[in-house]
Amino acid sequence: MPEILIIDDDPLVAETLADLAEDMGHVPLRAASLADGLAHADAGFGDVVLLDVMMPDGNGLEALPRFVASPPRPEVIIITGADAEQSAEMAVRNGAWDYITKGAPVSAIRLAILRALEFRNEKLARTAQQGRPFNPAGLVGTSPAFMDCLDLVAKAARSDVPVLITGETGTGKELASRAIHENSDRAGRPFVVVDCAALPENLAESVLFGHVRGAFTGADRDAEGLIRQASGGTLFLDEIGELSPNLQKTFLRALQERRFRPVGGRQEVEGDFRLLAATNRDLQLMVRRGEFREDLLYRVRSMHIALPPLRQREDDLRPLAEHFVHQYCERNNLPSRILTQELLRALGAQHWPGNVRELRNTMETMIAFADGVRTLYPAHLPEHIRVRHLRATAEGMRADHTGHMTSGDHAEVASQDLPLAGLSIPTWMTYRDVALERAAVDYFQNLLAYAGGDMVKAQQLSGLSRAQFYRLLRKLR
Ligand SMILES: Nc1ncnc2c1ncn2[C@@H]1O[C@H](COP(=O)(O)OP(=O)(O)OP(=O)(O)O)[C@@H](O)[C@H]1O
Repeated sequence: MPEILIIDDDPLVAETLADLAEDMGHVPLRAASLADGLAHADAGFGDVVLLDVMMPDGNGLEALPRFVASPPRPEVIIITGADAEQSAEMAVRNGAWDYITKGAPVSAIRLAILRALEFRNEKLARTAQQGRPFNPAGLVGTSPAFMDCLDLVAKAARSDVPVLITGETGTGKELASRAIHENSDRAGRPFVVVDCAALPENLAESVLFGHVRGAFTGADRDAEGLIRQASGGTLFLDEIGELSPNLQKTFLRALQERRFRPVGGRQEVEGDFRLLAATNRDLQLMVRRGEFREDLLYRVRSMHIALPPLRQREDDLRPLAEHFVHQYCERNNLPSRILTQELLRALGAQHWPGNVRELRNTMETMIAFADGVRTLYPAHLPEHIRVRHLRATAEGMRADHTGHMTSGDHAEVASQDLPLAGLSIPTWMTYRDVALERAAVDYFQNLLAYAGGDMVKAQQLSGLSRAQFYRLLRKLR
């Protein structure tokens, strides 16, 4: 029976919708908060989600991408007040199936649910024809660049060819490899990770191919090796660019012949594994420099997935940040947190050299340090990121002030002048801390420019003691 997840904090509305769903022969489930609703969706409940916009713990439209990406991939119908129609239309463009204004006749709601389920059935039938549905296996993101990569991951899962996944550190290469494995015919069999950068030179062959008893001093029994452990499953070579020339040669042979000889062994053994490899290095360049075998590169790159850095997929920031916050709170039994627009803007202004891993650490650090605080502002960001952000904002504003402004720009700058301007009002202490920090960044930039980089002169001009001066400078840097 189709499942209808009703997310509305108004008990009367929720009950009416639940009665209607039941009346239509569906299974209703009610949630009075976004957090509860997401927990149900993440647990796999819901063919259709009826989602209210104004919820006690946040805005339903902002949570929309997480519902759309949740495991049942439900059709979401937004339930909105008459004055929010415009944003609901926007939501439909962003993946919601439909929207209904509050107070619409029951027949209109019935029709919307009916149509959503018809559409869903067709969609599922189409997917079934193409094979089993794709499980994103923890991969979160909605940007076009990321969706293209997901398509490739799904395609890779339907085949058994070697795949090379490239991308900067922390872009999700290992996670994508796991998703390929989980969605492939080899799911349920081992997924074995080999960190090529950590293979000890003298033992690398035995770690990979195994050894027989007595093959070398200390080999007091047979060892299987990682390749045999991956038998029937997937072998993931992480940092493949770090394989030594010797191992590249031996491994290429194992890959071509599907057979190899354990160290000290007389007989060859069979290796039935699917190869996935990842690197953040430019293997083509390494080939030109003679550091990587060309024949091995062609072997492992039957298919290539290039994961873009986080700074090139702006649309992923919000769902990822919310995903990590939700995951962390759930794991630590904490109430969920609300991310303010100002915080999301501050996250969007970062360069993220450590990509998704850095974002994850940032969100977790924020929750851990903003002890018990339910609403997160830029002031809760780890210090080094906050200073980077304040500096960028200050630079942006300086550029605005020196550039040519139209009268419209003045209003824009005036609102940006408030470091925490946005949808919600921060506490005075938070506002004051951020404003003070920004003033300090500004002051020090001007001071150092005035002193021509002469630190002694700058310290004297500042009127601060040497210790205070350098402490503050270190903090701002
Ligand atoms: N699209 C994503 N959705 C959810 N989590 C992600 C995503 N991409 C990366 N992560 C998370 O970011 C962290 C780093 O991911 P992963 O280890 O897969 O990156 P990597 O590219 O293999 O990094 P490295 O090159 O440093 O080994 C992990 O905690 C992973 O769960």
